[in-house]
Amino acid sequence: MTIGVFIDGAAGTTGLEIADRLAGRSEIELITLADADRKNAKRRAQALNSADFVILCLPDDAAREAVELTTNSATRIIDASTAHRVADGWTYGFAELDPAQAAAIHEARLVSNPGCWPTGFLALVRPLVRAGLIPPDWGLSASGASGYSGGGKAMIAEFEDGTADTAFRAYGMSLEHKHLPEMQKHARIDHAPIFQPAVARAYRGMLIEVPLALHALPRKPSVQAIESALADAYRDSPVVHVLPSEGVSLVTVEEVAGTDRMHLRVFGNAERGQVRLVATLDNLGKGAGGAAVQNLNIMAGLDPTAGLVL
Ligand SMILES: NC(=O)C1=CN([C@@H]2O[C@H](COP(=O)(O)OP(=O)(O)OC[C@H]3O[C@@H](n4cnc5c(N)ncnc54)[C@H](OP(=O)(O)O)[C@@H]3O)[C@@H](O)[C@H]2O)C=CC1
Ligand SMILES: CC(=O)N[C@@H](CCC(=O)OP(=O)(O)O)C(=O)O
Repeated sequence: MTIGVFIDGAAGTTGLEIADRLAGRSEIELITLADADRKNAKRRAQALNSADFVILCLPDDAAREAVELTTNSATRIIDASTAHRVADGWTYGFAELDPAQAAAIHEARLVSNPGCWPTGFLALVRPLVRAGLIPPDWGLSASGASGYSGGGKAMIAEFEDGTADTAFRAYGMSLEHKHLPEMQKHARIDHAPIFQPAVARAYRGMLIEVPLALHALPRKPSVQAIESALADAYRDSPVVHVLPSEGVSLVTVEEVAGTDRMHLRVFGNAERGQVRLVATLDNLGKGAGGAAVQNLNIMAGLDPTAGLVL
């Protein structure tokens, strides 16, 4: 049996990545629109309502419109945009976030694909909150650098046509980044982190880090306790790997670029009672397209890693 999949926004950066991962899979039939029709609401509605699964790779407003256009209650939706990540009625599509999350995704009709920055932040923080090592009211911060494809076609053009004349730039200076509600809600913390994102002159890949003053935390956990909590959380995951930090003195934005893996490491100094939690992923892999394909597999009851680059 084949399943019909329509990617709305298939000509965009994320849509193309997902189409690449689905190409050649005999169990999937891609429903496509001619280039002239890809923004025609009537044609999109026909495709949306004829598909078993729809993957929205659109700006937020167009994603909301696509959900309204989908009147067939049998059509299941994965939204890669920010529009529904904290919305009622949507299941958060991060299979590794909690032991029961993959089962919830399997059952869901509406799944929101996580943001790229939240994917790294939540992978590092959620298990430590769950284990009681970080109290929910703790003041957290997160920093990092993303490849410029994270900004879609517009930012790719900016970096490739010479408009962005920089190797590295910080942004999010209003402390109001669009991913903050998602980070707060799904980490189950009381306050959004102080978030310091940057974009680097690399096409794809990203690095996110969260510093922790262990000596100040109520339970004063050891470096080993932090590492063990993360290792336990992802022990069986083929996608998220907790790696040793011993002997590692540099981590690059490109570390897992071109793959759908995520690497987590705990760099600690026991004498100082400090750690740097570091995640690397590909903004277009586990940060977008890889996660969407993983969610499709899980929803459809297929091998969860089919089509992924691991
Ligand atoms: N890039 C990334 O790393 C990540 C992106 N995402 C999310 O995925 C979504 C898509 O992002 P991205 O692929 O980067 O963006 P792009 O700008 O590269 O692609 C968006 C695509 O949507 C098309 N589009 C816009 N409006 C409509 C409409 N009304 N009907 C049909 N198609 C439309 C655009 O058309 P046109 O080609 O004509 O402009 C474009 O092809 C966004 O919500 C983004 O936040 C999520 C995680 C990471
Ligand atoms: C480098 C860059 O600008 N990255 C984007 C995030 C990527 C993205 O499109 O966000 P979603 O994951 O929510 O879709 C940003 O910080 O707004």
